[in-house]
Amino acid sequence: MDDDRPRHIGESIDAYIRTHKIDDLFTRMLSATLTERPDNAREYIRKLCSNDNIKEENDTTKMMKEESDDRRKEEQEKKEDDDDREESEDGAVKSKVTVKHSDENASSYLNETLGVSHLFALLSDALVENAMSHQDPLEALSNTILKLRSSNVEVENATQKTDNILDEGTNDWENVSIAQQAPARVEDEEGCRDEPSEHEEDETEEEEEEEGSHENAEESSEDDHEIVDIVSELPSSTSTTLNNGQSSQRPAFRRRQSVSAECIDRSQLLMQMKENESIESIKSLGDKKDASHDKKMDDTVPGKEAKNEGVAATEMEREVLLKIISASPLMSRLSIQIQKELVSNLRKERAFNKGDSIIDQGGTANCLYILEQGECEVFKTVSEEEGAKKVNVVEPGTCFGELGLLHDCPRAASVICSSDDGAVVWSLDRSIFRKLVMFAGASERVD
Ligand SMILES: Nc1ncnc2c1ncn2[C@@H]1O[C@@H]2COP(=O)(O)O[C@H]2[C@H]1O
Repeated sequence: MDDDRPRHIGESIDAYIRTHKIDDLFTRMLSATLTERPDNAREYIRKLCSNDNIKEENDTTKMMKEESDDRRKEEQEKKEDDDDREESEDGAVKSKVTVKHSDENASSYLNETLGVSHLFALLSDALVENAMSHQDPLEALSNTILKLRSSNVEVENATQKTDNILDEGTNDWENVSIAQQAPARVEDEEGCRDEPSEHEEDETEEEEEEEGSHENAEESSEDDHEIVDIVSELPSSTSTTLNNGQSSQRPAFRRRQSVSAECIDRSQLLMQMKENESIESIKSLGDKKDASHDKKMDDTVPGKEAKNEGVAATEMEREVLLKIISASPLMSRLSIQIQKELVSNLRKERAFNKGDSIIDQGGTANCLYILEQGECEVFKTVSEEEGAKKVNVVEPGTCFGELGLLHDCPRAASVICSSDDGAVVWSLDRSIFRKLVMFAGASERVD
């Protein structure tokens, strides 16, 4: 790496979440909001965030905790068990929001009055965006809500959308967790995508079917339904944005402003790579690249993505891949079953030689990649004048190409094989990624 950036974007987001205790912050925000049930929840949350007394992280959590403590005590007295609190890894008591099915007021407040999943999805997004610039999370939340108020996104619209999503089962809002809603909702807001493709509609139907069976299985188990454990979902279910120092100028809810939607001029990239002296045999980039591969990898028309058609992993390869996945910040939180499911869906890409492009900046994101062997360099073109700059190195055992899938946006950078011995790369089809990592991952936990 030629700069101080973290090796993997997910690491930085994870670190931000840990440092700022984002999970506590969110849980308490939700607890306080549920407790107070203010008429204007957005304004209420914004005030919580911008109150000078709670600028300090500790004070924040204290205040939010105090606000919800009284109410929680009452609830706890009524409850026989004590499972709305649990010990977190560092020994601190972490609150969880637990609402019974019978609490219809809370249900309707969350879903109809507040559209809470929508709001929290937006807030999660904003926080993850800020993770890369290490801004104060409270400020980021406050700004997001301010932008929300001044943007065209109206509360009514948000609420309406929540209602639509909830149409299928009004009180069954456990299934409307933030993580599950975030991608679809935010895309709607941004107009980032048009109507879902036929393929995606199929996907949605399948997901609904799956949710249905999931519901049945759960009906018989517990009365209490945990609403959200929001931030444990953040790394895998919310969007990430690269920091290019422009975040403060972004219009509300526009992600990845810095990412060019156009494909980058390959000759320019080659020139820059020469200058960087990072890859010698770069001729192959432009000329040798296999056209069918191009088609398969990244240059497909949005919404009409190709399937990855490589070879499935052997038993031995599966073991290696499972280890990689279970160590990946993006996927380590998924249950072992899902991780195995992911592995069985991985396909080995053709061998890449030094100088081969695996991802082209600006291309359509069709796959998540895992680098099993070799090394790749990440090049990013921010402006034509400056050309492509090496911004990162992908090492064996890491995933890349997740940003385009999480955001449903063009590739943020080009990824080029840079090791003399070439690279062994596995790919996971976008639709599987969405189903297993973004959606299924929302309700799964590591066992
Ligand atoms: N600094 C970086 N900027 C952009 N992309 C990066 C960076 N470091 C690693 N990458 C990876 O490069 C990938 C390019 O495609 P994606 O935008 O889908 O996802 C991106 C990340 O996985």
